Amino acid sequence: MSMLENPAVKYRAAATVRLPDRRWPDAVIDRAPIWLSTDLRDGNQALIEPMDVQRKLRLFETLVRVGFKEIEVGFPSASQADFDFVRTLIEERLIPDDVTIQVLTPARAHLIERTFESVQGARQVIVHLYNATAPVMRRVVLGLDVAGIIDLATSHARLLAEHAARQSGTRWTFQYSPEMFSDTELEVSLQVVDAVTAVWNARPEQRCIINLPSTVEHCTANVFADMVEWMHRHIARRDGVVLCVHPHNDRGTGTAAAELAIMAGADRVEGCLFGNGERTGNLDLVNVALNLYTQGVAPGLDFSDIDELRRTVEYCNQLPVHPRHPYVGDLVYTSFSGSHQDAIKKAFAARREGDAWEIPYLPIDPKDLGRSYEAVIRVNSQSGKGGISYLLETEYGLELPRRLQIEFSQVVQAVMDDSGKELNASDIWAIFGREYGLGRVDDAIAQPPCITDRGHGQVELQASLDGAWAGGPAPLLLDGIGNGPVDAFVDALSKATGDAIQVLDYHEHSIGAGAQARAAAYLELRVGGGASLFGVGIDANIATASIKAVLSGWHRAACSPSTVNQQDATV
Ligand SMILES: CC(=O)SCCNC(=O)CCNC(=O)[C@H](O)C(C)(C)COP(=O)(O)OP(=O)(O)OC[C@H]1O[C@@H](n2cnc3c(N)ncnc32)[C@H](O)[C@@H]1OP(=O)(O)O
Ligand SMILES: CC(C)C(=O)C(=O)O
Repeated sequence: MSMLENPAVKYRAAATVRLPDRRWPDAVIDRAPIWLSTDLRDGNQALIEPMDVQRKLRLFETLVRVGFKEIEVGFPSASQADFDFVRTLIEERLIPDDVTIQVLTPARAHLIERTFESVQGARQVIVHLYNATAPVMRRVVLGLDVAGIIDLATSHARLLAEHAARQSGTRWTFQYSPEMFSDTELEVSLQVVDAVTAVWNARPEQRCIINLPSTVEHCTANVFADMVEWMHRHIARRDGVVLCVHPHNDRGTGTAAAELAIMAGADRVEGCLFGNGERTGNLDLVNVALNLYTQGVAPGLDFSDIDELRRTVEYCNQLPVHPRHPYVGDLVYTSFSGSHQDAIKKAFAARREGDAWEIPYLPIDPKDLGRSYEAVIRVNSQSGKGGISYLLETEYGLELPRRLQIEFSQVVQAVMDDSGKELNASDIWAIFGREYGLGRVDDAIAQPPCITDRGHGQVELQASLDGAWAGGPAPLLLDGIGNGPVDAFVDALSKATGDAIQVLDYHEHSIGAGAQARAAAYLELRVGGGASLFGVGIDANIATASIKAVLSGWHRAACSPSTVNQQDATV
């Protein structure tokens, strides 16, 4: 069996909705919906190994800390473990006053009874009743027609009200889900829902929740939005109803479906952290909340330490979160490619305190979620000068001039071509030190330069270089005159070696501040009529840093011609 040439013989397109005056396309989400976490119920029922009480408690506490005010804590009639967990929350007074727990029950009398038993003594509870309404479920699973489905829903809605009346110490909210709403004819969903809200006498002082699940996501997000808007406009007792959606992610568009549903009139959304849940998962609540945040809308949920949250979720679910997962994956703030790195580096440099966030390739400031900028740029064979120099700048304080960035990126590229491996900041620093002889030039100056003022803006510089370093047995004595120490040193080195050295460009800056500050000097040289190349010197003294830079460049020209600039034509 393989894929069909004509899938239409097997699969039907989802029905569309006649809604020519649909309003949701023009809506803008300007406030957060009510959030319901179903991690401990829908998320839990999808796990290979459902959470034990200790894991459930840890996740419950985490959800409370993040800021969820409504949390579906289980399906208490499903198992003793679920029942006991709900009892633990209540008996050990673990539910904060401003948090409401929700429990799910199917429309079956003995399971409803057990559900109410599980929440005895709770301050406030949402009891969530569901039954399937879709044609296939009516036909194949329940053997009921539409009237039978309405009767099933209303008779059990009534049971909820009766149980609640017997447990009057609790503040009750009722919720009803026509399960598989997205596969149910809209008129049927409407009839069932209206019948249920009539039983519950839904009104503004006693609102109930009507939850519209895309139990299995079968249609595009715009069609789901049409369905939600249609319900929003047609349901009876709308002001007594909190309209909720419960998207799944079978088509990979759960987030889009939720966002468009909010635009279409939904007041509340149900989902799980990082999209855990049945099959491809429930709606990812973090994704929707942070999408709002990046539009300037406060989500009312706090993800300031998103990595810690991920670790907790991974521990509780015993499932990993993908490295590319929106907002939280290990790699989502990382650019490997050169042009992206270049733009990020320039945008960070241009950014001023208080500016609106406008960093290319970074839709959110990682620091808002407790991430550092460390991982923003990582260097591999797809990277360019921007990323390499960004790492040297952020980790080692070096601000390489543009032409040096270009020169050095070719050195790094050659290493990468050999190894094919990613290089981290310390690898790049080691290559930089080796290429520009940062340690070696420190040993080269056998006798520190002696500088004498000769008047008329001229100085004389005398020094001696270590013989082995200069390529001969004896120390190389230097004596030169110039209009400053660098000029005099270049003159001295040119005379002693016979290489005409020309300084083409000069940059310097300090690294750090106070007593620990050092100077970095970058000199672009031409040695003996060859191609231009850079020398780099770092020292506590700016004149010494420049002299080291001359030595670095001269030594590179003399000893490693392969690194001499080959990109003159491309700069
Ligand atoms: C889309 C969702 O996520 S809905 C939530 C789904 N979550 C879960 O199912 C997790 C917890 N569930 C469970 O642990 C179990 O299913 C239980 C304990 C609730 C029920 O277990 P069982 O009584 O063995 O039933 P089972 O799991 O086989 O469920 C199917 C039965 O329920 C019946 N059923 C389902 N909904 C209804 C309903 N509203 N009214 C009457 N019967 C129903 C089905 O027709 C089927 O009956 P059958 O065995 O006579 O054919
Ligand atoms: C019970 C309902 C809300 C559900 O989980 C679903 O339809 O996915």
